[in-house]
Order: sequence, then C-alpha cells, then structure tokens
Amino acid sequence: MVNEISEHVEQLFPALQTQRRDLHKYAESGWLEFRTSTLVADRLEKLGYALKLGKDVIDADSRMGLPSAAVLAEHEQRALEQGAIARWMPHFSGGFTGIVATLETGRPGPVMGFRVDMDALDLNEVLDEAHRPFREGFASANHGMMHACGHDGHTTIGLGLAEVLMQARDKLCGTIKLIFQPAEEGTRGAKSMVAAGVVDDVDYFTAVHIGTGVPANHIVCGNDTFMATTKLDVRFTGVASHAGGKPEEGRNALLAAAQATLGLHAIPRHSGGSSRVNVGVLQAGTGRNVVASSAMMKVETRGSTNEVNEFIYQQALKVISGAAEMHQVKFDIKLMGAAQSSKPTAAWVNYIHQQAEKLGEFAEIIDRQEGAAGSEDATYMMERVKARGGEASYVIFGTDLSAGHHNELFDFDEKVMMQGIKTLAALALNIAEFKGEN
Ligand SMILES: O=C(O)C[C@H](NC(=O)Cc1c[nH]c2ccccc12)C(=O)O
Repeated sequence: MVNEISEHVEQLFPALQTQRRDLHKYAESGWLEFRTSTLVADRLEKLGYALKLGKDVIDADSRMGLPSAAVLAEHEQRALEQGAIARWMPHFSGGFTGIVATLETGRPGPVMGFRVDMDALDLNEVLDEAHRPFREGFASANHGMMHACGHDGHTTIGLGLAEVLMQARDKLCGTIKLIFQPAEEGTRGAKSMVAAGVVDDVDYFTAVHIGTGVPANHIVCGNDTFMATTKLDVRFTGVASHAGGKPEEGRNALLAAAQATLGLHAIPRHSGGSSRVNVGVLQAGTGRNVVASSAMMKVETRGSTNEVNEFIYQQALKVISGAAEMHQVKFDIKLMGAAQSSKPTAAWVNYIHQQAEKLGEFAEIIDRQEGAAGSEDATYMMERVKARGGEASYVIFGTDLSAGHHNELFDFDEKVMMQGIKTLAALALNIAEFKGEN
C-alpha cells in the first residue's frame, strides 16, 4: 500500500509544485489568508471532505494580533482581485481564515489530526534574478508579505495529503481531520482554534514543518525545543512641548521607551532554563525640536518552559511600568500573541520513527534535535490533545534552503513536499501498527 501511495505522490509532483508556487506568489500574512483559504476550501470540498470553516473553527475572542477592520477589508478586496473564490469568502470575512476538513471512513478507529499553517511573513521578497522565485515568475506579488518560512509548502502538503488519503479511503479506518491554521507567525492563530474545540476529539495529533536547518533527506520525528513565548505591543503616551523653550512641560515618551528597551534587555536570566527577550521595533517622536509625546515598541519574551517565560514576562511588565513612571508618561500594553512549550509523546514519536524507516526515503531518522529553539503555537494543540490522554508530535522534514527562515531570499527544495505527504499518509494508513505505551 505504501508503495502505491509513493507512486501516487510522485505523479502529483508537478501539480504540487504549481500549487506551492501559486500560494507563494499570492502570499498573505496572518489573519489575511483570504485567497489561500478560499482555494483550500474549494479544493477540499471537490475532493469530498466535510468542511468546517471560519467561525465554526475559530473562536473570535481568542484571536490574538488581529489586524484592524480596515486592513482586513482592504486585503479581502485584494484577495478577490487576485483570484479568491468569492462564494467561499463569507466564511472567512473579518479574519476567520481557518479550515478543518474531515474524512469519516465509517470504520472504527481513532481520530487522527494533521495540522498545517497557511500564513506568510511581513517581509519584502527579493526581486532579483539570483532568487529563484523571481527568476521563475512566482515571487510574491504582495508588497510586505512573503512566504519565507515554508508555509506555502505546508499548505500544499496538507492538500496533497488530502488527495492521497481520499483516494486510499477504502484502506483507512477511524477519522482523518486536516487542520489548516491561520496566523502562526507571531503565534496568534492556534489558540483560537483550540478554543473552538477543533482538537477536542483528536486522539493522535501531528503538526509539520519543513526546513528549520534540518538537512535534506533527514526527518526529526519529535521536535521538542519549542520555547513558550509572549508577544506584546507597548504604547507610551506623554506630553509634547517646546524642546528649547519649555522642556520641563514635556513628558517624554521616547525616553520612556528607550529606558524600557534597555531595562527589558537587562532582565536577569532564570536558573530554570534558557530565556529570550527582544524589542524588535521601537518608534517614537514627531519632530527634532519637539519633546516626543508618543512611542511604541513591539516586544517578545521567550522561555524554555512556561515558568521561565512567565518570569521574564512579569519582569517585563515591571520594567515597562517603571520606565513609564520614571518619565511620567502613560502606557498601554496589548497582548499580540502567545505560545506554550510542549514536548511530544514518546509512543507517537516512536511510531513516526518506525513509519519513516519503513518508507525507506530518509538518510537519517532523528527523534529529537538539540539546539536553538523557535516558538510554535501548534503547542496549544499538542497540549490540548495530551491533556485528554492523546498522542502528539511535531515533525520536521529537512530540506535544502537558499537562505535561512525569515530571510528575503528564502526558498526550499520542493521535493520535500513529497516526503512530507508520503510520511503523513503512512501514519494514517498503517495506524493499526501503532502501539501505545499502555
Ligand atoms: O514566535 C513566533 O513568532 C513563531 C516563529 N516560529 C518559527 O519561526 C518556527 C520555528 C522556529 N524554529 C523552529 C524549529 C523547529 C520548528 C519550527 C521552528 C518564531 O519562533 O519566531
């Protein structure tokens, strides 16, 4: 059976490549995946999946870092001009760009959930002959948005998996649930899908990523280096005054933000694990001879455990309020995103390892990798599934990259999409071979 699937996936390659390049060209960042969602929904419906869309899979109040209503409307319009399918748009309008596709086999068995993400980054793609997406005509048409983390590949893997599993439906048991998540960047989207109950019936959960520095033909079956993180926007509001004539009447928001930036980067370490803090954006002031009355910062904290991140975050709040107090300005903090740390379950990692070995496609099959961590909001889904006694893991398919993730020259070897689909399909088709720990 696995051989038949492999052949099917290889036949699909030209179509997968076309799909990925189309998504790459029309990159849409978090909560603005309007064109992407309508195309994904349309494809999944045509394949015969039962769909849940928009508000049925996204809890409105749990969305973090949502763009303004004006930005949402503008990008919805742009999506329609770029080929979004209008009849699906009402489901996604207003920033509800999530999809869950279900295949009930009618035979007893577990619920298996697979999660892919769909959003691009806020980044300008390099438009230069040296960069393959530009040279071959699929560089981002959308200013300030670029698939520079491979989510165009993830979405394509999800659609390819949908196709091969539907074709092999007579050999499956239980239920297949394909989760297409918005707004992973900035860790904004997953929590709202968990709050909508999307993984409440999932017994075995697998999230995927390509690249992340893992070499081509290597697979990491259970990535466990995710840092808990909190993302915040901070706004300081002071009083403008004549910088020469009446400086004492001013309340300097720029100085408060500068003070806060230094204070944030000086938060002590924690013996419980590694931590990070970053002020990635700082903007302030309006004119040379005006005491700056406004400033804003985009800040993130991270920790290798939820406790370490919480410590850094609480310290950050004190630093920000202290800096505001020092300069007698007002401040306002908005939570823009968050994710937990999470570890995969050993039995599921073992099963993925065993299935990857059977496929015979990988030069190296690694259970976990040491090293620098990022964050991921799929961790909310993993933790929810584990809390109900389910199994969960996060798989990385290695691939050659033209530049690092989140870089303007990012691109990947598209063949990795075939390995991804084959491996995930094998997890579903061979589930009878899974042995839990009990
Ligand atoms: O915090 C975020 O905004 C999410 C973003 N996430 C990623 O870049 C994904 C990621 C980073 N490192 C790894 C390693 C393994 C899988 C996924 C990743 C990050 O860490 O900045």
